[in-house]
Amino acid sequence: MAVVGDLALMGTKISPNKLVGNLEKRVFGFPVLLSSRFVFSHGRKLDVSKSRTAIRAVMQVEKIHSTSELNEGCLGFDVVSEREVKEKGFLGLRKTKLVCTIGPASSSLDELEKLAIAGMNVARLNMCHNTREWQQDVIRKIKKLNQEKGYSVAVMMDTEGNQIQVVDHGSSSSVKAEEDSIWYVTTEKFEGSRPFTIQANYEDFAEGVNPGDEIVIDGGMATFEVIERAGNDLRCKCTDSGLLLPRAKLSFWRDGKILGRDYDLPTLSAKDWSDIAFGISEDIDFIAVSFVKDADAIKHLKDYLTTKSPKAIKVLAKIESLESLRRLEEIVEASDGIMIARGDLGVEIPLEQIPSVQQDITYVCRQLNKPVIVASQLLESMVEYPTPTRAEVADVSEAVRQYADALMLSGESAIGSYGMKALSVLRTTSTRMEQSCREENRQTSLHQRKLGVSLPDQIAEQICNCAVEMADNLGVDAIFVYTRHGKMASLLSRNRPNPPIFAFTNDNSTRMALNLQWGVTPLLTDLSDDMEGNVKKTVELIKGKGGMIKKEDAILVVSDIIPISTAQTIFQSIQVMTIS
Ligand SMILES: Nc1ncnc2c1ncn2[C@@H]1O[C@H](COP(=O)(O)OP(=O)(O)O)[C@@H](O)[C@H]1O
Ligand SMILES: C=C(OP(=O)(O)O)C(=O)O
Repeated sequence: MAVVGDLALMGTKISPNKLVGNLEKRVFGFPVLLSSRFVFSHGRKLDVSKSRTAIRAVMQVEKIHSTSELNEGCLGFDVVSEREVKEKGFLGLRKTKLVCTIGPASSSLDELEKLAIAGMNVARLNMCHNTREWQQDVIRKIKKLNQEKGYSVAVMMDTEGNQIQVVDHGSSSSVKAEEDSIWYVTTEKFEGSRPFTIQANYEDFAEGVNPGDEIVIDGGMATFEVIERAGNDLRCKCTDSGLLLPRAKLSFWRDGKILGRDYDLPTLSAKDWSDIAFGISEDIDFIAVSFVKDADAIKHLKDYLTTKSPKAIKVLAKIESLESLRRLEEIVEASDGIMIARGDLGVEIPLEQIPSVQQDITYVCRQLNKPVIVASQLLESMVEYPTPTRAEVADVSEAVRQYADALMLSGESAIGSYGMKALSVLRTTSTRMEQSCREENRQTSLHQRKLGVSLPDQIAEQICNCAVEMADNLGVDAIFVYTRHGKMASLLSRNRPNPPIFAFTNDNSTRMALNLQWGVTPLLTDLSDDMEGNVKKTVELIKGKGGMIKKEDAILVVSDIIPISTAQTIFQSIQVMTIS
């Protein structure tokens, strides 16, 4: 089952027969039910009486035999994962998820299908651009591909937000600002372009800005010094020449420090709310909220979605401002995931701080069990060129090494001529780095120990931590998890196991949400309350696919499905089975 390269690395892989023999001693006699009221876990008191959950800590090792009556039903394997498992084996599956921004270069049915085949897990629509009709057309094409061709691409809407520090020079391409040239930044509205004039998109944008302050464009593309203020307008001199792109972002600096500016605007604008209503009606899967300042906007949106959306749309917070960094933990806790929007973040903080901030955000997200996307300029040069720079490949590798859940393409796939190639660079680079992380993990399991006891549901957290430790130590071929809302799957993913996680769910929104979760291949299937039946049925269905699972493969199974016989109690279990 494993690819040759992986097998060669699997120094600790044991044969399934040895597995049964080895485990028998450790397994039987393990405590079966927690009977005491309190259990102490890493110093934190756990009130078991308050939990509806019983831990059936039976670590079963069993052999699964064919049962023909379970061959009915179907397994919602998407065609891309199915092909990947058949070609590369369980251990060859890519773990890092890929997000592509869709734009004019990638919006045809043909291009969208090519991206889906090449591994796009989530398609992102930036609501700053294009018309409602265009966006609707793209979303419907993706849904059509999913339904008719068996892909499983989730749709993410990225809100425009109250983005106020934006200037435009009225031309569709970039304009060069030469050193010492004099420019006007005005709030006056006019059509087209005027020489040496850029329009600010917010009336009070010059409020609090003094002569001598600096205007930095797009985090350093060009720099101006403010010479004078005339009403709402600014007269400036270019001190560092560079390109002004359409919709360039700017920041104000004084004495080497950024000027924090509170415009007191709500995070979600009227247009955002209208876009969100549209997104709900088009059955989208994720909403990424721009310019999040605190947890309130996220909580508010989630409450709104609970009442307005028939399905669970996941809300991602974009971290792209100083304010969001200051309140990182509360924002991560409130949201369903995070996007590190390095483009705007690089306008607000010095560029040299981006790598360490990215590492910190990724770490916090993993601790709090929220998926994290690293976004912007990963392969920026590929908007124009067919190969990436070596530094870009190193940046992508570093994000994978930090165990980000997902990587995102922006202009590369939206407007670039080499979107497909860029996606393929992300795919091959992440697969390579994942492989060397696996090698490293075999020598040290430090990455797991770093995860503290930090989540409210300690039982689920501990079950999943232990399950991954077992899976890695035993060198099993795959982890199966049965999950309705995706929680157990995400807790397993949080531990970044070596084997892939197959998450069986009967809820399509869970399946789509898991598209952003590191190492998880979500599968849509019927689930019953009979856990043993679910395991047997899904194994049979996978066997039925042919060429995926083979005799003597070892599978670790985690479940928390309510069994039929004791409807009030959720049994959480870890089992290890070998395929016969
Ligand atoms: N739907 C679209 N229609 C037209 N152009 C788009 C679209 N989406 C993205 N783009 C282009 O791709 C570039 C990168 O996308 P993105 O990072 O989402 O936007 P931005 O740079 O505005 O934050 C944008 O500057 C824009 O030129
Ligand atoms: C992803 C980002 O957001 P947007 O494309 O909306 O600017 C970013 O700033 O990096």
